[in-house]
Amino acid sequence: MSLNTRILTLATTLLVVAAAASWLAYRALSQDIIERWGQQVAEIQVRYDSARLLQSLEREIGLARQMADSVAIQQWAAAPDNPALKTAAIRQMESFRSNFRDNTYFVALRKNRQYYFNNASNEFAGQQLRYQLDPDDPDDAWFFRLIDEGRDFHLNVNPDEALGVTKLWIDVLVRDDSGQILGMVGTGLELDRFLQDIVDIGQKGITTLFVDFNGAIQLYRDRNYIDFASIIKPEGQKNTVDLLFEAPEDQQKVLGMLQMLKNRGGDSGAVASSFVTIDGHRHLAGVAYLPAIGWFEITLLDLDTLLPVSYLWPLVAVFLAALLASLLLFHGLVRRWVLTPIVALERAVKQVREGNFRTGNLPKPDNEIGRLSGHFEDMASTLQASTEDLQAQVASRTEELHRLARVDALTGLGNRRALDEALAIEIERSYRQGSGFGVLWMDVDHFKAINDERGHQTGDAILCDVAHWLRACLRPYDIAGRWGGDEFLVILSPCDALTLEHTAQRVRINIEQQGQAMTLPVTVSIGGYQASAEDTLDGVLKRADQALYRAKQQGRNQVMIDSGEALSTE
Ligand SMILES: Nc1nc2c(ncn2[C@@H]2O[C@H](COP(=O)(O)OP(=O)(O)OP(=O)(O)O)[C@@H](O)[C@H]2O)c(=O)[nH]1
Repeated sequence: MSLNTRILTLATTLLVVAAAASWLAYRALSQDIIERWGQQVAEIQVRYDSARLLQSLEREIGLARQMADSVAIQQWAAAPDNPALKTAAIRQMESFRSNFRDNTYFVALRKNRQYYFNNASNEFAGQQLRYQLDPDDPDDAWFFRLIDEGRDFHLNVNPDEALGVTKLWIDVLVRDDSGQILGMVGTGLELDRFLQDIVDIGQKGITTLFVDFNGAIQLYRDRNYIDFASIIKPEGQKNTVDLLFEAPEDQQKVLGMLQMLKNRGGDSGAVASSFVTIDGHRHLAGVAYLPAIGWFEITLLDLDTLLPVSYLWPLVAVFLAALLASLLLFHGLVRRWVLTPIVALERAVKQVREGNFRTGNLPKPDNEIGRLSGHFEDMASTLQASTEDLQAQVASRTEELHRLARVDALTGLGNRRALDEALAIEIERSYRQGSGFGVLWMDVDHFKAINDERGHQTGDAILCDVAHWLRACLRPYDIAGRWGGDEFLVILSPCDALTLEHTAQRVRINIEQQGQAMTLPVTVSIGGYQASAEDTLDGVLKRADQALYRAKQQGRNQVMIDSGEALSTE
């Protein structure tokens, strides 16, 4: 696997690992943030909702208490059959009616069990007595229960079948100076409007409900859950708050919070919160106890709606983009600083290995690899210089060897190989150009005797002299060589029969004279042949050799020329 692939794989693995770790950390952190935030929001919300309810009820409760404290009403309640007291009381009641928010009041007298009521449209003016309370009628049981329990103040959500209304009733006991209960007064707030104003306020993801001291649901957006007239219901038949939660542990949690706040009594501002699940969604349930009305306020925050995890996705996207950009940058830098120089260096090494020293300009980052590339370039140029030097030396030696291989070591003339090559070239040229050339074959006369008489070394010296004298008689471009032993060959080109013969004679005479000058009995016999374009190498040599033979036959120190036609002798 290449370094590039390895680095990419490593960087990608790091990216995936970092992304996975970050995702897990993000999940845990975002969950933690949501929980902390949610808890605070739940507590703020629950206080806010509680304050809203209390603010809206405070005045009504105060008015109801004032009504219960009304002397006129108390006197009448103590003597309900007194028409004058009744008239005064009703006047008083009507004045309270105009002050209550819903312009509604009720008065229930303990003594004669009469129930008085009037509404905003003053529907029952002069007929405020609506009905008689019956202790055996379950619809009236609330009245007798509250008196039995002696609860001075009570909030009750209850439909009044006789009046055809469903209201949030504010019930306040009327007592005389001795504390004797004379009856009950209060007002009723129209339930639907109240729910709309206080409970079902349309904040997405936030649900508000109110439960009484026993956990029975009193105000909730879904009327089906409201525990109407819960005061008269036995325990176990009430619509309690735990019905909203599917999981038993959530039910326990919420009931536990109610109990805990109950135990802390009127500790105002005490709030509890906990996570619960409703319809498969995680909610934060915030609970506050409202000692003023003896109810609990419960706020349910749907975290998925209020703070969906998707809100934080841009954060994840930015993180991943930054991670990816870092990876690309990392890869880009590694590529620039390491990979590209290494690949270039590898290519250069390969080139040098193949004998190409022109490595070009290698990238040289300012690091170890850059320095390595620099050293490599220096090494390549040194190697190139030494290789070129070596090649030059080899060429020169080869040329020298080539030359030496074609030189006769004794005489310095060309040797048999040089003559062979020269003859072959001449035959080729002659054939190509259609022109002939001349060949002289020369042999020293009685050389064996010279050797024998004067010694081999003198023989060698004579051979050298003969070569020298021969060369002196030739044109610069004529080729002379030692064929072997005491035999010499001369190639004359261009040449004709006459020139051939003259040259042969000149050579023969010069050698004879030079020998005489040195008191050496040195003569040579020469056979010449004027070759034509059609002649072969063997043919030329054979004809020259035959001519030489004839020269020897003629008594030596002779020239015999074979002009290709007739032989001439001298
Ligand atoms: N000193 C010396 N002698 C050589 C060399 N090469 C050959 N010879 C001798 O040269 C002689 C050549 O003799 P031949 O050409 O056969 O006969 P010749 O005595 O010259 O008689 P003809 O050629 O018939 O006149 C031999 O005795 C060889 O040993 C050499 O390099 N140096």
